[in-house]
Amino acid sequence: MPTVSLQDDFTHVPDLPRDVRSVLELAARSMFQLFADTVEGMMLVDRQGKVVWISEGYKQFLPALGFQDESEFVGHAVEEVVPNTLMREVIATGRPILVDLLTNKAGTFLVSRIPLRDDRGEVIGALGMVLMAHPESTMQPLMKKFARLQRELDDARKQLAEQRRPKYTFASFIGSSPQVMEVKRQARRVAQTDSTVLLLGETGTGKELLAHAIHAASSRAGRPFIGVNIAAIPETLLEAEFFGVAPGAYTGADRKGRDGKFKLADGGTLFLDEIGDMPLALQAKLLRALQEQEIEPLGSNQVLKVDVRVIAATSRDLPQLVAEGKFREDLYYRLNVVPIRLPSLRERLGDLEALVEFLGEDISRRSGMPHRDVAPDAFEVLRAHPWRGNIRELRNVLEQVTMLTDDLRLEARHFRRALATPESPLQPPVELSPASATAAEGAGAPGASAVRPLGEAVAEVERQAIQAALNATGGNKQAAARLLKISRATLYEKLAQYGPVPWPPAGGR
Ligand SMILES: Nc1ncnc2c1ncn2[C@@H]1O[C@H](COP(=O)(O)OP(=O)(O)OP(=O)(O)O)[C@@H](O)[C@H]1O
Repeated sequence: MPTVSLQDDFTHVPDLPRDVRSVLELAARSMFQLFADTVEGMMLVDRQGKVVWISEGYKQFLPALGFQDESEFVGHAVEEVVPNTLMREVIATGRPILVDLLTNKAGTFLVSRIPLRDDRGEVIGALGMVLMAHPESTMQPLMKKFARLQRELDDARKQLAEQRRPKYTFASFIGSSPQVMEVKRQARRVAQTDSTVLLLGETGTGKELLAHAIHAASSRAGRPFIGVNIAAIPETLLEAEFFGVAPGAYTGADRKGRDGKFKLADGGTLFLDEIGDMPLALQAKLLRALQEQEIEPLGSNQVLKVDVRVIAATSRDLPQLVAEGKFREDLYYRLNVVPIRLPSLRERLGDLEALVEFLGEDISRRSGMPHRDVAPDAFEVLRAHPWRGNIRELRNVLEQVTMLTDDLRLEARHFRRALATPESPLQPPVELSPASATAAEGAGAPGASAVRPLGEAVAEVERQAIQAALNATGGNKQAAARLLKISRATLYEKLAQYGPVPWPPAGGR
């Protein structure tokens, strides 16, 4: 096989002309030939818009256009013989129409129109090509696919906009007690500003709902509302989640880079839930982002300007965390510009009826089950309950009671069952008098079957307490651990030890 040395060039190839002009002419001729051979038909039109030539292939369209012979077609004004053509526009503007659909009495055609110029660049005519006849049938699978993808894109865009639209307004925050009216007044006022807001209150008091409402009432309502639950994200991922990742900083899924929540919330509101769980190491970066409105994506040395209003929330005692050195004091002051404390349900029992009415309606609408009335004696039971999980717990209890009975009127007895906790047990506690304890020792003694090994009994009580805490917090383990006054790690240990405690509870307790 002959080898080509590096010294070889191709100038000696006999067939290729050596001057550029001739090469270009050759290229133009070859391309013309290629088009003439591959397209369905071609026509040339002069500067006046008169057809001067048609290719052999084009002749196939003449009968459909109403002509028997080429002579009836060539020599005539193009729009007289080809209805709806845009050839004259191409001549007038000098701009090509590279791909277009032309429809007339002969059918639909995929066409291309190119202006022809002389040596001085003047338009002297146009070349028209029929690339494909009846593309509606040939290209249908492609068009269908395109239409489907377009529809999917539109749906995804709508869904995203829906997710980012504020879900709640102040009207969704149910309650007219003086405490709630004061919270709404403060929130409405702060909505008009760009200040950082700190929402304080027990779990389930409506902090997230209020954050949505503040956003919806602010000038940022048309921009995204982005929420981050800090406690729910592993510490190692938080920085990337907040500030994003620069392209090429990592391999794998993050190779192309990723926007962080600050960037996603640009122009809108960023809701930082459980801010008290923010790791110390990240607090300095968050402070900088809040103060400078600048972020630095991971693996990048560029700072990005952002315009974000932050609403933070916590159920923890931030001053206490500051005192313990777990929360930076400067960040606390930066967040605490406008603190709003949400009252617990215990502090606003006057709203109980309105809340029960609203939540009951919502539950029946979502579940498709009939709406239930709540009897006055049931409200007495509800008022006496400690509601450590607040509105979330109230919702869960109502849902559970609704699922467990077909009665259209919910009575005190229905709620007593659902609200039984280790502290207010279903069964009155057995009094451990020395006499009964001794009696129970004998095998077969009355009550002996109720006696269980202490470890087993303690485990059962723990399990119940965990279940109650999960019920109260809507399954939120972080919040449940806090209610139980144990660490999250201990809660996970106990869950592993006792087996998973079902959430949502199947069939009630
Ligand atoms: N005032 C209210 N009116 C109607 N629904 C409410 C009200 N407050 C809370 N809810 C409902 O209670 C549930 C818990 O509310 P939300 O998540 O806003 O509480 P949270 O204080 O942010 O809780 P956590 O601290 O556990 O995150 C939600 O379903 C919410 O819609």
